[in-house]
Amino acid sequence: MQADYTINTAGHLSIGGCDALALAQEFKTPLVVYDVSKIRQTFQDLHATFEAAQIDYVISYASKAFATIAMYQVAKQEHAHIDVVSGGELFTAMQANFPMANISFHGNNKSYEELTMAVDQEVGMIVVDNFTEIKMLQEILRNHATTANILLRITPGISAHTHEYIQTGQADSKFGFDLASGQAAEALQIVLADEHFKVCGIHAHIGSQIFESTGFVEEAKILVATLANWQAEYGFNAQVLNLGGGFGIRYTQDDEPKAPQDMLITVINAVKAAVASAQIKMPAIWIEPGRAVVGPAGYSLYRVGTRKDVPGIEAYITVDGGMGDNIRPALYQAEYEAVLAKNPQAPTTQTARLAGKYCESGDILIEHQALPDVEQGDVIAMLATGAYGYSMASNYNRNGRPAVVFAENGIAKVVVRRETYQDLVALDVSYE
Ligand SMILES: Cc1ncc(COP(=O)(O)O)c(C=O)c1O
Ligand SMILES: N[C@@H](CCCC[NH3+])C(=O)O
Repeated sequence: MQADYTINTAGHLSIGGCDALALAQEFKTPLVVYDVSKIRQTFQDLHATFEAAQIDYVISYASKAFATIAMYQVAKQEHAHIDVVSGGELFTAMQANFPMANISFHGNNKSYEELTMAVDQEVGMIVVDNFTEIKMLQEILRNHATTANILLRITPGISAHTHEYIQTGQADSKFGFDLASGQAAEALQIVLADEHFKVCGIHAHIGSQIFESTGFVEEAKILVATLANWQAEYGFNAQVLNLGGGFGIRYTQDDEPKAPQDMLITVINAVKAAVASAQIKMPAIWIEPGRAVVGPAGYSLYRVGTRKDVPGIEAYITVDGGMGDNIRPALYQAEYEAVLAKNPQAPTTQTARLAGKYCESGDILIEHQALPDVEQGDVIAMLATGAYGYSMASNYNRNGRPAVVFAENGIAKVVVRRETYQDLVALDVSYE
C-alpha cells in the first residue's frame, strides 16, 4: 500500500497545504509538523460513527500522545474530552482554557499533590487505579468537603497483540485493579460505601498500536459481564463504560490497520450485543484514542548531514535529529518510513540506514530505508510521527527539542517554539 502523503504542483511534499521545503527553510530543522485537518477529520469520523450508532458517548483524546496548549485547543474545538496523566498535562490543559469538566485524570501513581490539584480544579473524572489512591482521594475529598466522579480502572486479563512494553491489559500489569483475583470487586465495594465518590463506571485499556479487533471485542465482553455481575451483586448501575485507547495506525507499507472508525463500529457492536444478552442498561461508551488522532497527522522534517559508507553493508545517512525527538525506534524497535521532501516519488537508488545524530549506536531512526540519491542539506520527512514523538522527546546530549508547527489550509503556525541553548541551561544552577 502506498504511503499516505500529498504532493504539490512543485512536486514537493505538502503538509496541511504548506510546502515541506518551505517549512524547513522558514522554521529550520528538525521540525515537527502537523496537518491539523487530518486531526480534525479523525475526530469527526469518530463522532459520526458514534452518532450513527445512536448511543451516548465521549471521545477523550489521550493527550500523552501529544500534549500542548494548541493540541488541547484543537481537541476542544472538535468537541472531544481529553485525558491527562500528570499535573503537568493538567496544567497545560488549564493554560489552554480546556473545560475541566471534560478531563479524565489517569495514572498508576498520582501524587497527593496531583490528586489535590484535580479536586481543586474540579476535573470531571478521576480514573482510580489502586487502593493507595482510594485512600488518598478519600482524605482529600473529606478535607475539601466535596465529591468526585470516578471510574475504576480494571485490568481485564487480556494480552493484546502488540509490543510487550505497550501492553497494559494483561493480569500482570502495573495498571488498575485486577479482575480475576477479586481486587476490582473489593475496590468497588470500598468506593460504593463512601459518599464522597460518585462511582460512574469502569475503565480498561488493553494496550496500544493494536490492529486486531479481537482484543477489543474480548475486552467489551469481559467488562459488560463485570457490570452485569456487579449490578446483581452490589446493585451497581454503571453510566460509563470506558474502553480506553489503542487503535493502531500505519507506520509502514506492511501495516494494514483498520480505520479507527471501522474498529470503533466493531467495538460498539460488541458492547451492544453483550449488553443485550446481559440485560443491563446500555452505558455511555467512552474511548480514549491518542495515537490514531495525532500519529498519522505528524511529520518530522530533518536535514541530511553526513554519510558513512561501510563496504558491503547499508550506508549510514545521518540527519540532524534522532532519538532525542523520536525515541520510539530505539525504545520499541518501532518502524517508520521516510521520503525525500523535494521529490517524494523519485525512483529509489539505494537502501540505507537513516541515522540520528545522538551519541548512541542504537540511534537509528529507520533501518533499510529505500531512498533516491540524497545530498547534504536535503530535507527528509519521516511520516506518521505525530504520536509519542515530541511528547517523549528529551534533551539528551543537550540538544534542544524541535519546534512544532501546525499547518492548516496553507497556513503554518509555530505552536511550540524550538528550544534554544539558553533554554537548555535555564534550570542549571552554578556551583562555583
Ligand atoms: C489509559 C490509556 N488510555 C488511552 C491510551 C492511548 O492509547 P493510544 O495512543 O494507543 O490510543 C493509553 C496509552 O496507551 C492509556 O494508557
Ligand atoms: N509511548 C508508547 C505508547 C504507550 C502509550 C501509553 N500507555 C508508544 O510510543 O507507542
